[in-house]
Amino acid sequence: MADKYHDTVAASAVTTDDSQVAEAVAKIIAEHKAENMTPEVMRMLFGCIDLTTLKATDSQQSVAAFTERVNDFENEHGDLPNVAAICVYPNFAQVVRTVLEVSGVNVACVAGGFPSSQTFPEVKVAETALAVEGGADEIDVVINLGDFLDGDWEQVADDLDEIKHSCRERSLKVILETGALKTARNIRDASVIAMYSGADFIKTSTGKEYPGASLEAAYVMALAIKEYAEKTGRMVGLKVAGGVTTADEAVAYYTIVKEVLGEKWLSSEYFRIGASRLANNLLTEILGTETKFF
Ligand SMILES: O=C[C@H](O)COP(=O)(O)O
Repeated sequence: MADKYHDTVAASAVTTDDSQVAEAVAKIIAEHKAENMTPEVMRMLFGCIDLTTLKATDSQQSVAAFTERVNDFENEHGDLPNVAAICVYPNFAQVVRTVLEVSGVNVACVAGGFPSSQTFPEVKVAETALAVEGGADEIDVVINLGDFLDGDWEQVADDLDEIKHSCRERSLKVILETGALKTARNIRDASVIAMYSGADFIKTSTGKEYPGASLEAAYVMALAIKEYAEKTGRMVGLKVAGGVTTADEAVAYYTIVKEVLGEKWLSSEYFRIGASRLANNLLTEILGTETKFF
């Protein structure tokens, strides 16, 4: 299909060979992960967490209590960085915004028909706008996977373009749902489309129906981000999410980002881990004692 997105994707030199990707990831992890298993790296990773609650049972009260823990964290662990953001469903933007007392922690909301993107474009735009109005600093949306897999990339891009517009100046994180895309080719192609459609971050997964983040997906996305930065001069961030639970896993993702993208990407401005279970495990490693703070 000839359109500008197919031409742009065709110009990408990022590998689409799954075995090459697997080999490269295994090599990076074998050679570099051990050196990153340090308290300093884990502190930095804690500050890159999008502390997430995306449950059907979330309520005004539970989300307020969740946010209070982030306020408390500052008082009880002032020597550690706080999490980067609190990530909630869009109807809770205002609760988090109202309860949140600490500076430097953003309000992130999933929107755009999360986690399937299967709704009307008007609904996606309206949901995004309402989350922004409620106080969201960051919006996480999924690409329309059906359109993507059909090859209708213009439609995928148009959708994102409209959502980006309704984000206004807020940060847009575009979720590729790499567990559904499966191949390096699909992940590379979706990364390129998302970035050329204005994504500020590309994110692996929703943490819902499909397999979550993988090192291989993160590697391909990091390569695409690097190529895009070289071509356009714009740094897009990487967010890994979905099933990232242990300190060991978090350090493995850090290692991929460090080796592919370098130090410039190693801060919460360009690297996030979206996780509902990681924070306590990282704290346990950092503090050297079993910790259940959140
Ligand atoms: O966007 C964040 C993910 O939904 C979190 O997934 P998780 O609950 O597996 O950590």
